Amino acid sequence: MKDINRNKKLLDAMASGNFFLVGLMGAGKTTVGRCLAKATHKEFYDSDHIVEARTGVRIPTIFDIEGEQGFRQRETEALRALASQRGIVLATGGGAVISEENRQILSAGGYVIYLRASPEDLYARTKHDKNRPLLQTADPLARLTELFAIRDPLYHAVADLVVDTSRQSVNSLTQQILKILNWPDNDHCER
Ligand SMILES: Nc1ncnc2c1ncn2[C@@H]1O[C@H](COP(=O)(O)OP(=O)(O)O)[C@@H](O)[C@H]1O
Ligand SMILES: O=C(O)C1=C[C@@H](OP(=O)(O)O)[C@@H](O)[C@H](O)C1
Ligand SMILES: [Mg+2]
Repeated sequence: MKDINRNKKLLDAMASGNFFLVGLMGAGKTTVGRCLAKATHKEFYDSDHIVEARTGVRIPTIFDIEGEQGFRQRETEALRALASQRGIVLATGGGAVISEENRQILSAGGYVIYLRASPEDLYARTKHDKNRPLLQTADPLARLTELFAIRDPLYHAVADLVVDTSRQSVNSLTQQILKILNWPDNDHCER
């Protein structure tokens, strides 16, 4: 039953529906998502960018003023609005799977791809970035390891497809995803 639903979701996503990318900070949701959207001729959205555009400030400022809880509320509103669209590739924020409500929104609205990476790879990709409030700690690798333990099962629970992103460039990862999906034309993403 699960496989039949998954195939139905994939066919719908490939026609005029949606692909959603989930995974931890640094998994490549934003960069791979942009590439995948180009290659599939779909519109690219990032829920973090929508939250920032609607709020008028960057994510660290939202965390400072409203706390993580305030950000999560805004994130859920953005996800609900985005998932009701058609023909999009959506990069979610790493914490989008924490709430059951969000997982249902994602699961019902599109084909969900989990970009999986080790905490070490995630750390290497995010260590110079200051825009991820959850990683502004004395030991970001330990934080990523903790978050991986909590969230990996949640990403798996919502995912229709899991892709290992270690030792792969963004372009080859996008090509690999297109191949797994049997995407008919092999459009490249010029990055
Ligand atoms: N597969 C990959 N290999 C190497 N670097 C990557 C890969 N995926 C993403 N990156 C790099 O890691 C950083 C974080 O990527 P990003 O797309 O912002 O992740 P996310 O949106 O999942 O947090 C960016 O500098 C990006 O270019
Ligand atoms: O993992 C998280 O809880 C978060 C991930 C971030 O997005 P990226 O996964 O794109 O970095 C952003 O939504 C926010 O800083 C919280
Ligand atoms: Mg991102």
